[in-house]
Amino acid sequence: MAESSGSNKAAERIGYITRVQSFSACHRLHSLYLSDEENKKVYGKCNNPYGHGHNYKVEVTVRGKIDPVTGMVMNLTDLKRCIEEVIMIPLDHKNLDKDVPYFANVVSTTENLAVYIWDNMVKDLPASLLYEIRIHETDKNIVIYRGE
Ligand SMILES: Nc1nc2c(c(=O)[nH]1)N=C([C@H](O)[C@H](O)COP(=O)(O)OP(=O)(O)OP(=O)(O)O)CN2
Ligand SMILES: [Zn+2]
Repeated sequence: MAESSGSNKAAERIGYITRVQSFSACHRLHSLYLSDEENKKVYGKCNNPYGHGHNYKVEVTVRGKIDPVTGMVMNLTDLKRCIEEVIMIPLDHKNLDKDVPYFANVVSTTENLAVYIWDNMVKDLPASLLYEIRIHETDKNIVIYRGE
């Protein structure tokens, strides 16, 4: 097998790994900063006071050096644990607006859900590894957040 050429110090290789996790939750798009009329106008059917549900699919991507000893950017088993803590336990089978304090006064759009997941995941992962949160709210609606 051909040996890779180069100095005896192996070049640093950067990898991206992604774990996918689905969860179900309901919500209502309603802003506290708009009147009821304005909410109906802005959010339409999604402002229905009884809410609606989604089977969200989240893709969590981390970026980092491929460890020359373990061959891993990070252990996907550790990422799985982090996803369980940050996504499944607080969000799965919940009403985002009523069960998740963060959304008491933040509209539960998919953009804000991605920010919520990012802010909580970045605290739980090794520094600067988190690269992207990608959320499929429906088959047609996808939101990407990279911490900007
Ligand atoms: N910028 C955003 N716009 C909308 C969001 C959002 O999170 N960010 N969310 C919604 C609603 O939650 C809604 O449930 C999703 O829209 P919906 O019309 O139900 O889903 P589709 O677009 O996939 O439906 P189709 O009718 O099949 O196109 C709305 N807007
Ligand atoms: Zn919705």
